[in-house]
Amino acid sequence: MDKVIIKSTSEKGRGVYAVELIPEGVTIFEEQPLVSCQYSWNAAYGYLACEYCLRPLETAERNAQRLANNPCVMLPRTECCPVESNLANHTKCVRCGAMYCSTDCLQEAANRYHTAICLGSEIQNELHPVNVLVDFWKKMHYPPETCGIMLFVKIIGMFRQTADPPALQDQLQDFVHKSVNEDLLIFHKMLGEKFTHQIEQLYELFSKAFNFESDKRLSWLTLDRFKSLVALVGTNGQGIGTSSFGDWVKNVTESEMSEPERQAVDELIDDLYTKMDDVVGSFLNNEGSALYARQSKINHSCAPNAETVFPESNHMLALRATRDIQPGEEICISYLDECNLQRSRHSRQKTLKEYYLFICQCEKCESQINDPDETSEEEEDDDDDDNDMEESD
Ligand SMILES: C[S@@+](CC[C@H](N)C(=O)[O-])C[C@H]1O[C@@H](n2cnc3c(N)ncnc32)[C@H](O)[C@@H]1O
Repeated sequence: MDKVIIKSTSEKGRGVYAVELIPEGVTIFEEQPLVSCQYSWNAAYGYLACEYCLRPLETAERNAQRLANNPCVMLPRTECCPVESNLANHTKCVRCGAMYCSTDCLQEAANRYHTAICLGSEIQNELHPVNVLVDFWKKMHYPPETCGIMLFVKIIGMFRQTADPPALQDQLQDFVHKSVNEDLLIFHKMLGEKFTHQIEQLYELFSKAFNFESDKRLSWLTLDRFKSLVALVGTNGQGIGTSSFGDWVKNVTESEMSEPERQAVDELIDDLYTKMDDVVGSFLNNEGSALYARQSKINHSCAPNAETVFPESNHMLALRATRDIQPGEEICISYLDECNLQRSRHSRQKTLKEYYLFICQCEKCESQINDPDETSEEEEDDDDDDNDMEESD
């Protein structure tokens, strides 16, 4: 039986509520996405992930060599790397070479969207309209990316392949929508202000690449509907990060070993993370984004009682209780990172308004309603850094 139900309130719209006591640490639900993809820059920089589920395809050792820019790196305890034991199952699309972690993923992608969008040998042709489109996107959206263009390409593939287009439309309509004005603000956040007007050009490129006018299954996708789709993904897209080195570190840390071996492994890990920091900074993971029907109904709280995790190191999401949750209580995650979450009410509200376009009405914010409008010191420091950077530009 489900541990949760969805209910609506006038303050926050739909939300997810517990129907039974959910103890701390328990998985509330697991969910596969409607669609997921790796970011285009991430793939271009050589991060190897399953085209369907984003599971890493590089062994932890190879991953560490690449990220530390040192082909001599050797990792002990290779059995702690889940990719090693799965290498024999890796497979490719015979037409375009897209890589998958298993025939199940290859088959699932082919059944859902890949057959309709596979470029075959044209994948290498820079002038192919789909490659032009991806390139245009990459120029609009340098890393760190917040949205994957391939999500839209895959959604188009789904419309071309589905036996029931209205049902797919309904699935998309079920994600929370914004007004036209808010759409514009979302484009600013997603693309940067100077690129907002290029949304029309992006539409033209999509229309050309996939023949919107002549394809009956896509003719509904007018410019306005395309803009709504982009805004929908901007509002509901969930970031995903997977890493074979990260998985190896987790498994090796949990393994039993002698004190001297533990010390050597810990030193190696510290050393590698330091080198990776020099070479790739914070870009350690195979990164991408996905749309989750159920998870996208979860509201934000500045005192959350649940968190989103990816326990299988692929796009399968799990919602986990971070404390005991009572029957009837709303289940909330934090849309803010740990650092922003610790700031004053004023600072938290400002960030949520700016990046998520809503005024937070969580219990913590309501209880601090009489707090003075003080900006957190950390935020002032960040603002000062931003100003310094702008001045030196
Ligand atoms: C991902 S959706 C969550 C589900 C949404 N309430 C719905 O009806 O589908 C995010 C939106 O929910 C609303 N929301 C989420 N957390 C909120 C909060 N703490 N206070 C007010 N509104 C909130 C905002 O409108 C926000 O843009």
